Amino acid sequence: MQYTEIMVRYGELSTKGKNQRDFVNRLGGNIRKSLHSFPKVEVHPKRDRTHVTLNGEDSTAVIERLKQVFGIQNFSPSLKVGRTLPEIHDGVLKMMQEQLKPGMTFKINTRRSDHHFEMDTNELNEELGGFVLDNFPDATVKMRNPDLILRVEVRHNGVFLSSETIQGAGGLPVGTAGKGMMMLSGGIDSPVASYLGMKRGVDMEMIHFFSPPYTSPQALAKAKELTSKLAAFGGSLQFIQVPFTKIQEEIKEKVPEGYLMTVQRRMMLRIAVAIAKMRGGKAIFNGESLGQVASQTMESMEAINDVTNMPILRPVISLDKTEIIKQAKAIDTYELSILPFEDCCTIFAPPSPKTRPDTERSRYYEAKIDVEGLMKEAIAGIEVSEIKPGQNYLNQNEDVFAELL
Ligand SMILES: Nc1ncnc2c1ncn2[C@@H]1O[C@H](COP(=O)(O)OP(=O)(O)OP(=O)(O)O)[C@@H](O)[C@H]1O
Repeated sequence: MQYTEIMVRYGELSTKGKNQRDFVNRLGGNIRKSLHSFPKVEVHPKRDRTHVTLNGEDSTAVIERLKQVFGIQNFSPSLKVGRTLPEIHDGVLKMMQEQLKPGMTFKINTRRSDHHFEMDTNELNEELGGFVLDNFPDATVKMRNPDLILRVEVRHNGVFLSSETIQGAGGLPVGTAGKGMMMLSGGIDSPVASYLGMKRGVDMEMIHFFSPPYTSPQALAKAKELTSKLAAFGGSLQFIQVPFTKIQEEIKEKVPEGYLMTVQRRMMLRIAVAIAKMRGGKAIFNGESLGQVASQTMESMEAINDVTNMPILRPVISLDKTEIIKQAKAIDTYELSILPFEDCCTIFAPPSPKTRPDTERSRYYEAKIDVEGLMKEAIAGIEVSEIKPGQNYLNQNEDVFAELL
């Protein structure tokens, strides 16, 4: 069915008191961004709801996009008809033909914001209920818990009919919690952590460390494509790629094997914090889950955290791997994450890293490399790009390889 308007309702927004206006405006902006490929759509944010006018754009496609926008509690696609009874009848018939299945119970629920309308709510309820019964003889009216509620809203500019309430993504509009930097690998966990952070309103920027020639162009393309999947939840995302080869080579040469990983992670974190400070980020996010691998013990976190007092937030810290995988499938990052392109950490991972590294020793070994010089060089080499939903990076690379063959 081709609807004309979508009525968007908020969840936690209503509890935010004086910040409410900012939240509503931010959500309106995010809805506009996520619907940018539907040029005729108009978004009208109001205090209690946002109205999305479709102007002929495909309602099914718009509904799919809206399901991904954080800050929306639920929404109802509606059909706008004229204010005469024949026009209302025509719309009610269309809606019911689609929604009312044989033997279903229903009720009409009318609201008037225009009190000059010729009939009051009771009269309209009765009139339209009778009209439905005349046209669908095996339907029955039920006041409590009917199978279908047809909402009829009489406004100055028309009458709006709706019968479905579609669940939104919940959470808070992206951007309302400020900016955070996500340490994005090519694995399963960090994309899920990004999603969860964004769900709480964080305007996330992706930081990815790569180490050519030890890591392939596909590994970088995979991280970008994961970012593109995540961009569906925020409109677009900044992707910051950091060259890490030289740092890893230096560490490999100067640091004993048991501390390779800890020192690498300290350097990654130092650089992420420096980038956050340059770009107004307030916290670092990562995909660590307690006890999952050697680097994810509390001792290891302590030894790595030692380089900064900026908050390090770990949205998946207490999730089991199976829970993370379930979430990764739901946000469509799982299939990409399991592609076998090596991450820079895997390649330089020692066979037996220390599971309980000591902070003093980490500092001692780290002092063997030129921390400041190496950081400066890596930061000078960063590249930043804006990634939008639906952009394809892996396929492009395949084309390049196909041409080379
Ligand atoms: N190349 C990288 N660039 C940016 N961040 C990284 C990189 N490699 C690892 N990280 C960060 O460190 C965290 C822990 O990485 P590790 O490889 O130990 O764990 P993991 O459980 O495999 O996580 P993931 O599934 O996210 O890769 C990652 O979740 C990510 O936040």
